[in-house]
Amino acid sequence: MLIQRFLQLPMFSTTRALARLALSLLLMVSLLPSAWAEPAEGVVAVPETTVSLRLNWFHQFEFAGYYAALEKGFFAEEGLNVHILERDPETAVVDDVVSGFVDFGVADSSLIVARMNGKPVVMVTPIFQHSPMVLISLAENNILGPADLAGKTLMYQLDQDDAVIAATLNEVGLGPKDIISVPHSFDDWALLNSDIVAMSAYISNQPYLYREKNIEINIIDPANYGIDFYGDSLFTSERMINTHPNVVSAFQRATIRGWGYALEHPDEIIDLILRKYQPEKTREQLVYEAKSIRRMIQPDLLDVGLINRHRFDRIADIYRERGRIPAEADLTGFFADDYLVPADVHSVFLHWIVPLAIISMAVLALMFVINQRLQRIVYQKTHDANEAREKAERYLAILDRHTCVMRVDSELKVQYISIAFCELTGYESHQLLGKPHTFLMDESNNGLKIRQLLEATSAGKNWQGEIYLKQKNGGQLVMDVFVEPVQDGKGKVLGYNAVYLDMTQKKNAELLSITDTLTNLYNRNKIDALLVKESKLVNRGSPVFSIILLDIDHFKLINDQYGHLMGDQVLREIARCLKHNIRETDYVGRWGGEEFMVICANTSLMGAEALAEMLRAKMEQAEFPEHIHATSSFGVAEYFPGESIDSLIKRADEGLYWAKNSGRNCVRTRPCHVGSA
Ligand SMILES: Nc1nc2c(ncn2[C@@H]2O[C@H](COP(=O)(O)OP(=O)(O)OP(=O)(O)O)[C@@H](O)[C@H]2O)c(=O)[nH]1
Repeated sequence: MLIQRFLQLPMFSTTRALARLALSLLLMVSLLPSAWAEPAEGVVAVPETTVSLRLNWFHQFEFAGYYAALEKGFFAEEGLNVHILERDPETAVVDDVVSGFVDFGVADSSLIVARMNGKPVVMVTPIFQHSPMVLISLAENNILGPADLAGKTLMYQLDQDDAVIAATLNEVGLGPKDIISVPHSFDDWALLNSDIVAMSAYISNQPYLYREKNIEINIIDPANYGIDFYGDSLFTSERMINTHPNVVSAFQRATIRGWGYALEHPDEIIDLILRKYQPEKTREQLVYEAKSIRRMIQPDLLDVGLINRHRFDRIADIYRERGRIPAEADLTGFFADDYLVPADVHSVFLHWIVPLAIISMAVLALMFVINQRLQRIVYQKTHDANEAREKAERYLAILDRHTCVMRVDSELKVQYISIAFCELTGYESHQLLGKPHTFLMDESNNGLKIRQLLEATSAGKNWQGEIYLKQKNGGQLVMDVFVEPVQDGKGKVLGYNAVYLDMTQKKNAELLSITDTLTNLYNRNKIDALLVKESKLVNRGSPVFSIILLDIDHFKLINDQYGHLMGDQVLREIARCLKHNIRETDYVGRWGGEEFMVICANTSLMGAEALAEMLRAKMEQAEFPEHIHATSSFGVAEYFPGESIDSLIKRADEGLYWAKNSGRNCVRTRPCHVGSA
């Protein structure tokens, strides 16, 4: 599923094709074990190739391994349908194989002679590590050793037995001319039926035949004279191994397996021989032969089929010394292993190297595909990152030009300041970098507010508020500032980022809308709004407030006598006097013409009357230009919860009217209660 998803990702068509190739290879690999596994024990595959094997004698235990391989299905498991043919006395086994009449043959070390004399035979595997061939003679002939054969008639197989016999005779100084040789008649009883004195025989069976009949024989064993040749070996032709190496290899494996089985289960194979191959033999004969054969093969010491090329060289030397092979001939091309991949190597190759190679190719292909994909991803990510960085840089440049930003370090010294901020304050950035953040603060800032700012940010909290900055040219800026601490992973404050919004123009516009331009006090609109606000507070439970309405006495005369400009001046002086003598929480504004109103927050009638009296006295004592003497009359009223603003003003106005009528320059309060207005 993962791989499928991977393939569904967008990629170049070549990489997709490679991925599919890799998957195909992996699929092949996943199928390999079943295709190449050895057939399971006991499982018989359908025979595919029919081959024949020519024995070098008649059916007996000497060929037990081949019978076992056939009977137990070892040949069949290798895909071989094998016909086992007995020795034909009319033909030579080597000739049968070389001519292609049969595919495989059994022969002893005489194969070397055949090969070195130009016959294209190939040793597939030796079976008998030692030759069972001996010379036997009737005991009555008193042949005790090879030397006793001088001048005697000896029967043996030409081209097959003569090397062993000649080598043995040679050991005692006898040459070919010192004996009389006759061809082998293949008659086990030739010692009795002919004039020969001695004959070649297999120690594995023929001496037993004579002893079974209580006929005393003597045995000359070449091994006792240092002649130790290989015995029965499986061989084939060069043509066969070149055209069907797999068949030869399969035959070799099945044969070795069959011999292993036969040596482990001799009784079973003896039964088989008696049942299928040689009913004339007796069990005892075969048992005797089986034991002899075991000594020839030596399975307890050596693996069946073990080959020692030096021994073959030694055998070749002996043949060469006897003049049976050309002096320059060698054993090149004689050994099947030189043509075949050894079974174990073959197996390893099939089972491990090929799958591993395919897996490696698949992995490499996948890695290539993944690498391509990763390269594309990396390229895309890098491209995206560059684009994002460029975009961010563009945005930052815009922000830098249009936004007032300042960064200070943990010691509150300026680390960075935007171009826009510099332009607004009128400073160059180098004039601000490294300076304390207070450098730009205007003295008019509320000290409490600045403390709150520092407390909040040093505690790692954000802060937002309005502060005043001073410009290089002395101007004042009203700024909305948002301050955010910069912290490390453990919460330690490393500095602060502050974003400023210039509110100066807005503030000025707002101020203008609520200010009386002549006196700089609040105008009538603002006073109206403040009255509404204060009345709402009282109606929600806050303490009462009171108002003072005052009117300059005979102001018309001042205008008339000193002119309007001087009148304006008097108005400004009175405004200043009012502003300086009220509380911070009080409001004062120009109510109209020469009338002013003071809103006394949190103040009862009594307090307001006292303030009015104080203001009256201050004005009376005030010195105006041109020694003008100006007084004012005051009307005072306290707001009652639920009362309308108009009612409140009317009561104050009535107080003022009463003060005017009382001779002016005095304070009056209309003596009435709520509801009587
Ligand atoms: N210079 C100047 N005079 C103003 C302004 N507003 C109103 N006045 C003058 O204030 C005078 C008010 O006169 P009146 O209403 O008769 O009152 P008064 O002369 O003060 O007399 P009483 O109030 O009765 O004491 C008028 O002459 C107005 O022209 C102003 O902004 N500047």
